[in-house]
Amino acid sequence: MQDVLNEIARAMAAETERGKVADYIPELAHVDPQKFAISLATVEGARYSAGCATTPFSIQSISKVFTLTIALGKMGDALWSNVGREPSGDPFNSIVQLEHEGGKPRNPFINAGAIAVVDAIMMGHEPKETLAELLSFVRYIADDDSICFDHTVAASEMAHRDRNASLAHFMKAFGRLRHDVDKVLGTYFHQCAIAMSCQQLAHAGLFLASDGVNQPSNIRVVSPQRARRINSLMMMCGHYDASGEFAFRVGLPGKSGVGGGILAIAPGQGAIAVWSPGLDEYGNSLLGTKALEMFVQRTGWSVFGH
Ligand SMILES: NC(=O)CC[C@H](N)C(=O)O
Repeated sequence: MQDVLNEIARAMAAETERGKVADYIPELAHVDPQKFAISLATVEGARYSAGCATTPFSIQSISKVFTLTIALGKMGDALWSNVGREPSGDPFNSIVQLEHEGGKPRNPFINAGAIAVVDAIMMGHEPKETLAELLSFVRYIADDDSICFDHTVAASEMAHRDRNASLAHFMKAFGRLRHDVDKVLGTYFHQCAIAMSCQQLAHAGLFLASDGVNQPSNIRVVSPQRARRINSLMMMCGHYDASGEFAFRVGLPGKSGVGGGILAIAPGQGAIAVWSPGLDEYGNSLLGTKALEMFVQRTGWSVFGH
């Protein structure tokens, strides 16, 4: 397996077309597009990495998997009265469906949906309490207490929040958000600004590959049914309006972020994290997707076989 990851890292280093680093969050525009990392954590406890797999990066929308997990833990199926679970077919920051659909976002992974999930988690608490809970959950599933928020990235997003603020205010006008919009946004931006390395991310995602059980601690994080459902949502909605393309090429539940990371889950096998900061036109990592496509071709770990 180490040979497979080395081969992928070598192939990605040779790529000249690397996509475009996100610059609508100015702080992310400084990241070096040459960076590449891949890590695999298997359900049997093996760990493999290639590239700069211990370098932390902004996980951005990958964090939506963790907040969804927390929200389902707190309120179970009641969450679905305010958030849908269908692919949107629209860009991650689109507002268009909200108007026709009563302010209810299509799924928890588009920005509107993730903002509604954060509002659901807050339950009357202040942002710092919600963020402390989120950080301790992420540190627990990654088994690493060094994981932190990048406050500079969060501040950069807050300063350029017009688009996300529009989504939040629009939902609030439909009675979908309970808390003050700026508090919800501040919480959401910090969530997106969690910094993690590929090694940490692969470890954190492992419970989704092993029917909801954290490894190697063997402690249950979610039920097998919930793990299956989160994986289904990642497969259907994790790459926004390119989710069909990702399923076609990779065939694994996956969640991307505009920091250039992707967390992919191979149920029963392991969790794979990749990072390459350059994005495609849909805001998903260009080489991250390519690397995962190569990975499933070599391993046959796609849920649809070789
Ligand atoms: N796709 C993403 O990673 C988007 C997350 C980013 N924080 C935003 O709200 O725009």
